Amino acid sequence: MKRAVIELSGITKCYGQGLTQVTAIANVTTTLYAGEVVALLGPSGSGKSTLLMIAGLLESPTQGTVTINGLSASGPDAAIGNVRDFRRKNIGFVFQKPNLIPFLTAQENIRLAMEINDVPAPQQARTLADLLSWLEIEHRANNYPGQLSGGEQQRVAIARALANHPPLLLADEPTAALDSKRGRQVVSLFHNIAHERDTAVVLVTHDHRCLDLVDRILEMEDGQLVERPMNSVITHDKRN
Ligand SMILES: Nc1ncnc2c1ncn2[C@@H]1O[C@H](COP(=O)(O)OP(=O)(O)OP(=O)(O)O)[C@@H](O)[C@H]1O
Repeated sequence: MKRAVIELSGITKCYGQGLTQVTAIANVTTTLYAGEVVALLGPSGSGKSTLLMIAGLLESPTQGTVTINGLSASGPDAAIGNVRDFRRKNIGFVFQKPNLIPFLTAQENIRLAMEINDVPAPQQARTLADLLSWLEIEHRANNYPGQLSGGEQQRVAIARALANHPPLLLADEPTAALDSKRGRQVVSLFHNIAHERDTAVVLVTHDHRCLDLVDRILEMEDGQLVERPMNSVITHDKRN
């Protein structure tokens, strides 16, 4: 049976007030499940990043509720306690820019995420070895970000996002700075993360060439969320 990881119910987000008010998200309700990659499409300004920020508990909705792993994040039924702690342990983020700390090596960048969560050293070592191997970056473990290619940096950022085994991974245009081959490798990695680690992955993207690697497609249109059939968008030539 499908297990809900995040439930968004009646989410509305307005910015500003009066005549300058913008409704970025209008009454969005959806559920994302463990083990699936969901692509979030939509034109610029349609509300994708805002929805991702709300799902990641980085922004509060003007109306509506966010429930993660059955725990309500806000309102009178709020059950998650300290939002910052909860976010660190349960939600991984990957952005367009890897945002690695330049004076830490690849493995130190990944370890830092676990140190902040007080993960015991032996467990840190095991997770680190597992992630470096799984993401095929062992040979780059002692390199600094400036010594890595864009694709390698993004894999380190993905490893860092996964270091605390979050049930939810949110990625905002993670392939935008990569060429199409590397972009496809990253989306393929998200596919494996969802399917092998039972993670719910949300991927905001403008790149229609990787959509054959996702499980569901949602599209924002002027703040409204629409589910698209998988065969409704033109996908990539799989030879590339
Ligand atoms: N902090 C803010 N203050 C005011 N308006 C905002 C703010 N953040 C977003 N908006 C507005 O909300 C709407 C949705 O923005 P959002 O960034 O979510 O869109 P998007 O689909 O992610 O766009 P893009 O693809 O260009 O990144 C836009 O009209 C934007 O101008």
